[in-house]
Amino acid sequence: GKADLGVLGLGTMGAMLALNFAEKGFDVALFNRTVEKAARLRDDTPDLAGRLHPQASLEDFVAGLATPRVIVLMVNAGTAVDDQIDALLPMLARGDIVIDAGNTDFNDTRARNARLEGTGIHFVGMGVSGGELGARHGPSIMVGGDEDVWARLRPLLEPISAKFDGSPCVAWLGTDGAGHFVKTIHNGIEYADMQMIAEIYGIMRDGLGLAPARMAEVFADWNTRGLASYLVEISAVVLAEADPETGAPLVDLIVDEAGQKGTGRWSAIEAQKLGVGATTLEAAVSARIISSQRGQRAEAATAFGSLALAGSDFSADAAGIAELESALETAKIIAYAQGYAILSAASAEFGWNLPLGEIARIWRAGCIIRSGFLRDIMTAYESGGEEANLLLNPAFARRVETGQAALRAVVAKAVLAGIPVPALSAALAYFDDYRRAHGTANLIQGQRDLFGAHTFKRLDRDGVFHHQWPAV
Ligand SMILES: O=C(O)[C@H](O)[C@@H](O)[C@H](O)[C@H](O)COP(=O)(O)O
Repeated sequence: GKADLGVLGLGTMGAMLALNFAEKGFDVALFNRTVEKAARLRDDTPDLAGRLHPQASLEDFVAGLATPRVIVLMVNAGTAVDDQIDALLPMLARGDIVIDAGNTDFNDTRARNARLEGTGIHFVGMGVSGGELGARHGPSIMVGGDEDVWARLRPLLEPISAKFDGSPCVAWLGTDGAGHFVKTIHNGIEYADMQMIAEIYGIMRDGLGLAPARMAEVFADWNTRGLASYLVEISAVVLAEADPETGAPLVDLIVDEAGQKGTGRWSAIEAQKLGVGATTLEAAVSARIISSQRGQRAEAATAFGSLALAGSDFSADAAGIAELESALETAKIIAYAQGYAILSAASAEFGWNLPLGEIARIWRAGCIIRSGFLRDIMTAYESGGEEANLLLNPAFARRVETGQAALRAVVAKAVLAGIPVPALSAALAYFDDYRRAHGTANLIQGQRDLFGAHTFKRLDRDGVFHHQWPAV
């Protein structure tokens, strides 16, 4: 018989998704540039082999699919996707669906959607989150494209997706690039969350001199309250892990240079294009960039010495650790508020009408930022919260109001001790800037008008003004 769907591209994520589909009872055609990889995947999973159908050519792959066809592309973002679309198109028919399930720039997805407009072939941009294990056992899935294909995809995607309270963490989020955009912002928030956790780790290591095992205990304990999340959970696991050879804490042997594949950077760029201040996401991207300049950092450490070891006002007693917990939780609320502000702005800009509560729901399980905290965001939107920013939502406003003192104290102590906290301080500065009714941009307007006649508005009368400033 013909396969229910095809998976093209059997790297880690593609292979795991294919096994997930097969495990849920679907017959899956497999194709990969290195053809043998498809057969190997079947041979390596005897219990699912009956549902895995490796194909030796793209023609066989397409011919082996039930029509109308559903093809999941899991190839590297960029030209590889266009190459596959070009190769497939001549073999496809009206009604067929091509899904790009990679970490793709939504601008490319919109362009591909436009390109296939009118061909009768549906192009879907699908964000898949959860890493290797998520893809294998249940990722969070963010679908964008023609709404009418959602009805056909749902019976395929719901069974493979993560489940929260029994409900599948997959949803159609909007037309064209909506799915990939939401995934990009998921990753931007992921970056900010990871960076803030790393900054707290830096305070505990350099400010308090705590050992990784002790820090693991702290994170494990925090994972039982408001900070309960996959990222806090795995931070405890990473910190507790010993190097099998030396027995030393593995984390202390890992080179402190963070990689990045682009989604974080895209999220910051899109935020700026949309006119949304996403300072914690930006800080996280820049911190990765600076971390990758290890050689220069070593030079600068020699040139400037490092203050951190000069002692700090942090304390490792219960109150001190609780202060760090509250600071991280408060900064996290601010970072997620920024992420959601980007989603709101994009929803308006691209006419997607993004279901913001639903997004929090499908992020509750399967994805990298899954956390108890998302329940509160879901509630905020599902109880009709129309606020322009989550910080204006009464429930979150109260939490930030309560926690800001701890965040302020932690940032202040870190700054005085010379311990870098770019994302935590960005969160605090954003909060103070966002809640300041009368800011300082009036001076900037004066400067701009003086050097460029850019004009300004006045508080006391309507219109725009250009002032004759004294010659400088
Ligand atoms: O949601 C996910 O499953 C992850 O975010 C996944 O997409 C991937 O691990 C990141 O893209 C890594 O990104 P960096 O290499 O940029 O950290």
